Amino acid sequence: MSTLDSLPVLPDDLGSEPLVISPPADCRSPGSPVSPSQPFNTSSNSPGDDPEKHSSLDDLGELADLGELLPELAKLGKSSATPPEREDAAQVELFETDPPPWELAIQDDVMLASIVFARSPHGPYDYRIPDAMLDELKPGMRVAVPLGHRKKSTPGWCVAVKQGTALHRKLRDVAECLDDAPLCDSALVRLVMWMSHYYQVPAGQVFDTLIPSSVRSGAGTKNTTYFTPAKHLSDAEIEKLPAKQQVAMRLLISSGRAMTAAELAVGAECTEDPIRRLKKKGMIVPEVRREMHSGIRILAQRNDGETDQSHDLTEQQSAALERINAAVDSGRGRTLLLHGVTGSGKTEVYIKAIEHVVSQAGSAIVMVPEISLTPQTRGRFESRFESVAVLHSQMSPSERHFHWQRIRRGEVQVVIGPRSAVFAPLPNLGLIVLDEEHDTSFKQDSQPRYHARKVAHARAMSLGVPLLLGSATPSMEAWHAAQTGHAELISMPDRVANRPMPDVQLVDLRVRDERGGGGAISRPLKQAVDDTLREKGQAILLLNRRGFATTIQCPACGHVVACPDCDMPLTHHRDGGKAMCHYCDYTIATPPWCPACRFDGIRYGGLGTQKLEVETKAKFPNANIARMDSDTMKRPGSHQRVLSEFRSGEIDILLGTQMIAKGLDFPNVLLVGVINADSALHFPDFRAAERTFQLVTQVAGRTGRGDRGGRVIVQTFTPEHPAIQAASRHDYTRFVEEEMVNRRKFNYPPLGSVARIIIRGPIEDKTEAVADAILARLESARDLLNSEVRILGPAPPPIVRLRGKYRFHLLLQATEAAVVGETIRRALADFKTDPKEDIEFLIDIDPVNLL
Ligand SMILES: Nc1ncnc2c1ncn2[C@@H]1O[C@H](COP(=O)(O)OP(=O)(O)OP(=O)(O)O)[C@@H](O)[C@H]1O
Ligand SMILES: [Zn+2]
Repeated sequence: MSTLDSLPVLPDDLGSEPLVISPPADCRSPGSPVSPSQPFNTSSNSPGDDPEKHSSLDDLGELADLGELLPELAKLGKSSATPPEREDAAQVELFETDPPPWELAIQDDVMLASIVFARSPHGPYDYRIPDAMLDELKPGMRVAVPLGHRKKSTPGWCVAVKQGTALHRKLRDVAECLDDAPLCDSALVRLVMWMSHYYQVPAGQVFDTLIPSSVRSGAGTKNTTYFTPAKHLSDAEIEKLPAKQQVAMRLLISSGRAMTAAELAVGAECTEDPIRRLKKKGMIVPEVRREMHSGIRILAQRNDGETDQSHDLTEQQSAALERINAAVDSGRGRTLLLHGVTGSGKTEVYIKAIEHVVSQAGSAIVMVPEISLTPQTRGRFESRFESVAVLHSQMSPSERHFHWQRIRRGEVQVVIGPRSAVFAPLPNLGLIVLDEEHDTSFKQDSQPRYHARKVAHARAMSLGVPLLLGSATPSMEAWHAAQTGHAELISMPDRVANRPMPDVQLVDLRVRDERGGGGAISRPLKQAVDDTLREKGQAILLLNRRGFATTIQCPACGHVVACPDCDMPLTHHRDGGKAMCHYCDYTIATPPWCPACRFDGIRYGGLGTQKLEVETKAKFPNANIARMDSDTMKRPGSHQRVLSEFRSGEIDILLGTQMIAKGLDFPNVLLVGVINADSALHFPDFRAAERTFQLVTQVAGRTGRGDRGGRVIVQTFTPEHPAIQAASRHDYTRFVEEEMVNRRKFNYPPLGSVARIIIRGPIEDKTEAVADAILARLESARDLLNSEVRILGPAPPPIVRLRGKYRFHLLLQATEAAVVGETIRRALADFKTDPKEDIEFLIDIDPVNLL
């Protein structure tokens, strides 16, 4: 059904084309007593109409298809959207017959606002804009409108302002504008509408994701009253005033700006009483403004003590920079993939590229997996740019709001943050960087389940700015995009300063001799740590399981202590003797005997970081050891503290979960040990090999970053596995090429597109029945569309029960994302479950998590 290939190349003026998304078929305007069924939306090819016409935005596909977003959008803009500037033409098309003259006369009078809501019903619905509001109301603002029979008006988001006809005079009025200025500019409104369509989430909910709640609620602001002199005051009138009032009045006039009562009182050296009197006489006019508190505590932002300077670029860095700068200068939207091995100096390239953008009065977004984990990255940017806004999870609401306002006012050159930074409202955005683009944290796992890479791509392309993806281990999606001409590949195959890649030694845990006398640290690893400590170097040990023991099992009856809500084994945590569910945080005191048969001698099996810490302390009694996982890193600033101690050399061995595998750059790390490389390998997920390769390569890359070299020891039960073999040789290309063959067999992403529907509810068979009903609908939608979508399931996912809910899932798969999206949209647009049964279904487009 796609005509993508034959589509014209994107016109450069895409930026001015609005995205209009068709409303559902049954969309009637509750704002309207007349309810002409969407008469003004020329795109009302509602589901059920011509399927050909409907291959709209969801034709985007996975990353590879993203290059085709543009023609698609352009097509959409031409065929179905109604750009405001072309409203007249659209209207004529719409009401095929010429309107009678009396309608023509008043046609100009009616302006409409299209409103969406975060809660059901989601809209969009049209409302009349009262004359008094005409200048004020713009897309991207919040409004209050009457909705159905509700007594109070309902808050919603304005997504479009357009001209109506006499027919629309009977629509209900927008009751109130809730913002003074739009919270989203028109480009961001378009992005919202695209996300809403692609991810199948109501636009109102996307707005609530885009605009932080701290901004919506005005966190950290207060109302302040300012005074200005009344108009037409004569000198004579002022002279008649009592002395103090006169002084205050003259001060206010001469200052030429609005002043608060307190400011005036100080300036005129009087109490506030004369000012009150002036106000009473109407000689000064109050105006209430909402302002930031002056006392917002902005957490001191420090790096971890690194003193990094600007570098003279290596040849590879210069070549990379040149290509990125050329992309910036081209003024076109395009994707660049910077594939640079660990330690190749990608950060320096980002910084120099952004310096180029900033020199042209532009600004940039840099997304990183988790900024609190990389105080170093933050420090590097902060020392090189005048104004950097760092967004992170530990910010207070008022702090977040404060930064958001600075960003929007154009006072910020670089925004650094996690995936949500993709929405930063920078006015002159010139470049978007996604560092460690392969990282799974870029996908949000709650509604809307967006991927920052995809959203960044949509934003960059619609603005005509480059998107720069960077990684030592690019995702299969990014790699495929580069292979198929949708992204430009820039390679930096060598480390800076001619540093070699570290040697990787595999330790086969199946060999008893290698394992050493029990415990998690094998004989060769023990030896290597000893050598490292002797040489006054530092070591990193990776184990991707937190807690002490990952199973608690009775040796007598075999009972495994599990979460009553999730059916998953509980993990024993030594601190406080707790048994915890890592899926829902259910916690009990670890039972001293078997809860099933009362046998006194329950066993802790499986290995977590706490147990590894105990063993490491025992094996290396003279070393200073720190553990880094989400249990030890709960307090704000704890990462920074541990990492500074590691940098300064106070800590000899840093052990932890994948947190320590990311982006750290410490020259004195001479050894990295991977305790169990197989931990992610046997997950029931087609990306298991990719994850394993990435994790091992990334953590291995933490060593050999100084002048003293480095080595890596990888413990594994499957040393022959291609992912582990490739990681041990730093051979990315070999890995992707082999892995691509596997993906091709089943048309898995990036070669095909996948969506997942999760159905969950408290009663197993009722939940399954809903899943079956969904399957039936999907099948008939597929047949109707005559599309080649493979539907798998419904089946119980690996986590069968979560937080007390039974789960089933369905996977949809096709070569094109558009087909998958449209099949789901057709099948489920009007599907409702019985609220009494408490069964929900979730749509996850391009899932990264299949558990
Ligand atoms: N041209 C250069 N000459 C010398 N040192 C450099 C140069 N460019 C960067 N460096 C240094 O090299 C180190 C590695 O750089 P950086 O942390 O950016 O690597 P990276 O490519 O991001 O690696 P990773 O993917 O492992 O995070 C840093 O300490 C940085 O200061
Ligand atoms: Zn649980």
